[in-house]
This record gives sequence, structure tokens and C-alpha cells, in this order.
Amino acid sequence: MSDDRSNPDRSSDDRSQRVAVLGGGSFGTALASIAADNGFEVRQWLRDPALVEQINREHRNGRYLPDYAINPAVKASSAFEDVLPGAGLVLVAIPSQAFRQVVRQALPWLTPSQILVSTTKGIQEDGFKLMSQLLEEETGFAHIGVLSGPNLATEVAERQLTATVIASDDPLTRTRVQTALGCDYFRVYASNDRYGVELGGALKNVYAIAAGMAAALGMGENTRSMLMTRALAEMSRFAVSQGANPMTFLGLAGVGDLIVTCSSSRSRNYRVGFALGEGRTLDEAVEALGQVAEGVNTVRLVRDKSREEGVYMPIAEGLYQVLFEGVPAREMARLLMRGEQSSDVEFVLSRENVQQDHRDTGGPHG
Ligand SMILES: NC(=O)c1ccc[n+]([C@@H]2O[C@H](COP(=O)([O-])OP(=O)(O)OC[C@H]3O[C@@H](n4cnc5c(N)ncnc54)[C@H](O)[C@@H]3O)[C@@H](O)[C@H]2O)c1
Ligand SMILES: O=P(O)(O)OC[C@H](O)CO
Repeated sequence: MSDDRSNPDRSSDDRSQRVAVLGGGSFGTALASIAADNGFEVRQWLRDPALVEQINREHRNGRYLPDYAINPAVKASSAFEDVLPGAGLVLVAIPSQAFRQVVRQALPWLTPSQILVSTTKGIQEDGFKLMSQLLEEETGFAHIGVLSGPNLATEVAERQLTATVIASDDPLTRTRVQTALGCDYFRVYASNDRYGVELGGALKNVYAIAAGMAAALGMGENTRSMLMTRALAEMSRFAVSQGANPMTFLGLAGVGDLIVTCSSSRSRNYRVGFALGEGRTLDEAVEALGQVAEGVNTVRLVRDKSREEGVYMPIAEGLYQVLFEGVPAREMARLLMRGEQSSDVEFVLSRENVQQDHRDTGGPHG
């Protein structure tokens, strides 16, 4: 690969350490190729032996990224022992529902000096846990991070200019990820708000489903702009109630990712929403997609949590009713407009404020 993509800050020490990617989907594959473009030896783990064979022989992932040439330095395997020993950085790109199980299977080949980074934007039902929390729980390691931001995998694979965020309170994790993945078309910004960055990535999927639905229903740009704006307020309100820093939601992993996912027909969550807006059932929409749209599960978890904690989330509540209670999408959109708050910007600075506000206004569940 050409030298002009290489990162001038990379030290030879870093390069001597391999990069491992767990997951053979589109994002995992795109990231593996970037690290290989940057001169790292890269090993990718995936379950499907036929796909392993195709990646190694044709340098192509026909199932998830058929039109993209993978850097031949990426070697795939379905055996952890081929992939993990000797890796300095391990990127985990496995859907949330299988995340813990895969990390558990990989555990015998992981070591505490390794840096573990989740790229997965989802929530685990049991305990409302984010993926980096599962990494911590399963391994007890110190170098844990999260990669998030407006990063449609197909655009990354096409080498479109893209920015991402590595969030960790561990400086080594931030630096190593910047070195392994940063290049002239993939900018890696650092954040130390791991929780806020990770929560933002999971929450925006909910609103992408709503945005896809609005598009299919023929709603105009004014309506979709309102939806995204109210979505940002709703996400931030929820995040603050969970103790996150609202400022993070003004960055790439908050509003940045919200905009791309709510606007692009390349987003899987948007596509599920679009299919629902066209009148398909949830099962039909998910089956037609053939991949994971994390927002379907997230909307259920977030809606339950918001009720439990008294956080006002009318869009998540309405979407839940469309997805799981058979309320027609068009009817829900009208109801949302009627029930919306009358003030525009709310300034919520703390968890206590959110809860006080709902006590004062009577909130939806208050
Ligand atoms: N695709 C994108 O545009 C994109 C961009 C940024 C972040 N992400 C996040 O990254 C995560 C991974 O996304 P992706 O697009 O690479 O892939 P994906 O979500 O489509 O699937 C990832 C891989 O996990 C594998 N998998 C699923 N269940 C498994 C199991 N039980 N055991 C082992 N492997 C299993 C699949 O076979 C596939 O190879 C997602 O959860 C998503 O939130 C995706
Ligand atoms: O395809 P989606 O909807 O999972 O979204 C992909 C990325 O998260 C966009 O940043």
C-alpha cells in the first residue's frame, strides 16, 4: 500500500505489535484493512470458514463488503489461537447480542498487556451494560476503549474522508488506536468520556429507525430536521440521567453520528425504519436487511429504562409502540407532534435537574 497513507507519528515499536480484529462484518473488515494500509500485520477472526477462505484467497468479503478490495496483508482465521497471541491491539466488532459470548471464547488467548477496543454500538439487556463494560467485566484488563463516531463502514472502505473518536481514560489506549488506524482519510480524535461516547453510539440507532420511517412516510425536510433536533435533546437528556457529560453529545460520537445515521440509506437502522414506514412488519424488515440493526433491541431497553427512571423520551416511547405494539407509524408521528414540549431548548446540567424537571412538569411518567 502507498506510503502516503501512513501515519508519520507511528513508532517502530507499535508496528512490531500485531492488530487483531474480532468480527467479519463490514466495519471489522474496513478497520482491518486500514490497519494493514498503515503497515501493521493484521489478523481477523470470524466464524464462517468459507468467508475466511475468501478473504485470504480473493482479498474480498463477499458477504458484507462485496465491492471492496481488502489489503492482502489482512489474514483471516476462525481460530483465536491464530489471531490473538502477539496482538498489541484487539478491536472487537461483534454485534452486542453475541459480544460477551465471543469475548468469553477468546479469553484464553487474551493477555492483560493487550489493548481491547469495542466498535459495537449496542446495549446488553442484562444490567443495561455497554460493550466496554463487558470487556472490563470479562477480562479485568486495564487498557479498554471504545471507537465511535459517524462511520458508515462502506464509506470507510471506499476511503471517503471520515472522522472517528477513540474514547478511553487510558492514554496508552488512545495513542495506540490513533497510531494503528489514523491516516489521511481516517482521522482519529481522542476523548476521555468513554461512557458518553459509547452511549451516544448506541442511542443514535433508535432515532435512525425513526428517521428512516419518516422518510418512507414522505415527511419533508422540515419534519426530519425537527426529528433529529428533538432526538439530540432526548439522547442528551437520557445520557445525563445516566451520569454522562452532555457536552460529548455535541461532538462526533453524538450529533455527528446522529446526523449520518438519520440521513443515510446506507445505515442499517435507517433501512429497517424505512421498511417499517413502507408498511412491512418488524420481522419482515429485519429479515430483508439480513444484518444486525442494533437500534431494534436498543429502543426496547432504553424505553424500559426511561420509564423506570422517569426520563422524558417521547420519540423512543412512540417508536417502541410502533415496533412492538402495532401502532401505525403515521398515527404515532401525529401524536408525537401534539404531545411535544412547548419550549425549544432545554438546559439540563445534571441528573438531579432532569429528575426535578420531570417532577415540576409532570413529565410523561411523572
Ligand atoms: N457497519 C457499520 O457501518 C458500522 C460502523 C460503525 C460501527 N459499527 C458497529 O460495529 C459492530 C459490528 O458491525 P459490523 O458492521 O462489522 O458487523 P455486523 O454487525 O454486521 O456483524 C459482525 C460480525 O459478527 C458476526 N457474528 C454475529 N453473531 C456472532 C456470534 N454469535 N459469534 C461470532 N460472530 C458473530 C457476524 O457473522 C459478522 O461477521 C456493530 O454492532 C455496529 O454497531 C458498524
Ligand atoms: O448501519 P448502522 O445503522 O448500524 O450504522 C452504522 C454506523 O454506526 C454509522 O456511524
